[in-house]
Amino acid sequence: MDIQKVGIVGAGQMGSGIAHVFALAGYDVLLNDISAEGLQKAVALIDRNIERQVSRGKVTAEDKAAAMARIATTLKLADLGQTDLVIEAATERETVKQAIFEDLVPHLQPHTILTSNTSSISITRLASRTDRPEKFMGFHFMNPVPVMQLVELIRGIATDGPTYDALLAVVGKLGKTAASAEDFPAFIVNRILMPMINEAVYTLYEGVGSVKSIDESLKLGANHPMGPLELADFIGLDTCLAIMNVLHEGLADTKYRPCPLLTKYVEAGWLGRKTQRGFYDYRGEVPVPTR
Ligand SMILES: CC(=O)CC(=O)SCCNC(=O)CCNC(=O)[C@H](O)C(C)(C)COP(=O)(O)OP(=O)(O)OC[C@H]1O[C@@H](n2cnc3c(N)ncnc32)[C@H](O)[C@@H]1OP(=O)(O)O
Ligand SMILES: NC(=O)C1=CN([C@@H]2O[C@H](COP(=O)(O)OP(=O)(O)OC[C@H]3O[C@@H](n4cnc5c(N)ncnc54)[C@H](OP(=O)(O)O)[C@@H]3O)[C@@H](O)[C@H]2O)C=CC1
Repeated sequence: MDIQKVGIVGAGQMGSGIAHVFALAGYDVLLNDISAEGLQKAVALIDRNIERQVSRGKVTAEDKAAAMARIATTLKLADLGQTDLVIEAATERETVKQAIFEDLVPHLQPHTILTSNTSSISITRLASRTDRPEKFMGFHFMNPVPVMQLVELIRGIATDGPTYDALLAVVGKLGKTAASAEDFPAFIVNRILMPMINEAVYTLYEGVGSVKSIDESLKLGANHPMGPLELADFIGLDTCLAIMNVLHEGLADTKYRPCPLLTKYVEAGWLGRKTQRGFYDYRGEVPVPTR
């Protein structure tokens, strides 16, 4: 199947990163969000990130100009009806995602493949609420999208072979590597990564270490590029908590119980980098641990 036009729903950190890599790979991108300001910020962020690639000699100025010209934005979900592939990358809440698919489906062409960048939610359940479960898949990019090599491909119970093959070809065109995961809560990467992050929050909650000592321990003692609390702030603490809740409810095992301290940070609106405060305070020149 020939995919040329790609619609992206949600212009947050993931939606903007996905738009970035698709535009550079030659796809026409239509980016949708509920906020005009969010769309403006996303385009400015993509521009800055591609400019950095230009300054490091990884992308030419001509390729950057062509990529930016391929990105259009819209506040109307219905405009995505003309695309060949839709990637939903809105907030990690099932009700939000279901409402988006419900509004979008009547506008889609019959051939359009529908995907979600969800970190954890059942692909089979999301697909079952659309008119095309056989053309529905989990299409899970990693953060930061322009840098991370992996894309998880998750088939729902009804996903057909041509849909999987089409997305595998797209991953190849993006120059990334696909890993196939079965449709169980949080798939592969987050099934393993998120309990580690949650355990780091428990380690902090129980006073075993401070934010600084926990992050330094994993960076210097296990060669992780970021400490687990720094990484949680980078991902977004609301997203981390949502993923833990999906694991806890979906696998019905207390080992996935979200740490009460993680819940407290989310309740405070301290969601990490995106709100300037989480396990670190980012409002000054250098991040300062909040505990
Ligand atoms: C929650 C989910 O559902 C799934 C997930 O995504 S889980 C999260 C997975 N991601 C990770 O685990 C990331 C862990 N962190 C890292 O790998 C690294 O810290 C990092 C790649 C983010 C930054 O690396 P670093 O060496 O500290 O920084 P730096 O040298 O500044 O950056 C390396 C490159 O990444 C680029 N980069 C860094 N942050 C970026 C961003 N937010 N957007 C775009 N590009 C970025 C830099 O421009 C640089 O590019 P070049 O190689 O072309 O120079
Ligand atoms: N953060 C990460 O590291 C990763 C996240 N993901 C997944 O990607 C998805 C997005 O995450 P992320 O980009 O981090 O989250 P962000 O909070 O950065 O962005 C979410 C965006 O979706 C917008 N949005 C909310 N509701 C709607 C809607 N109804 N229609 C259109 N846009 C909407 C939000 O707007 P507003 O701000 O106005 O509410 C915001 O711009 C989630 O499913 C997450 O689990 C996957 C891989 C990694």
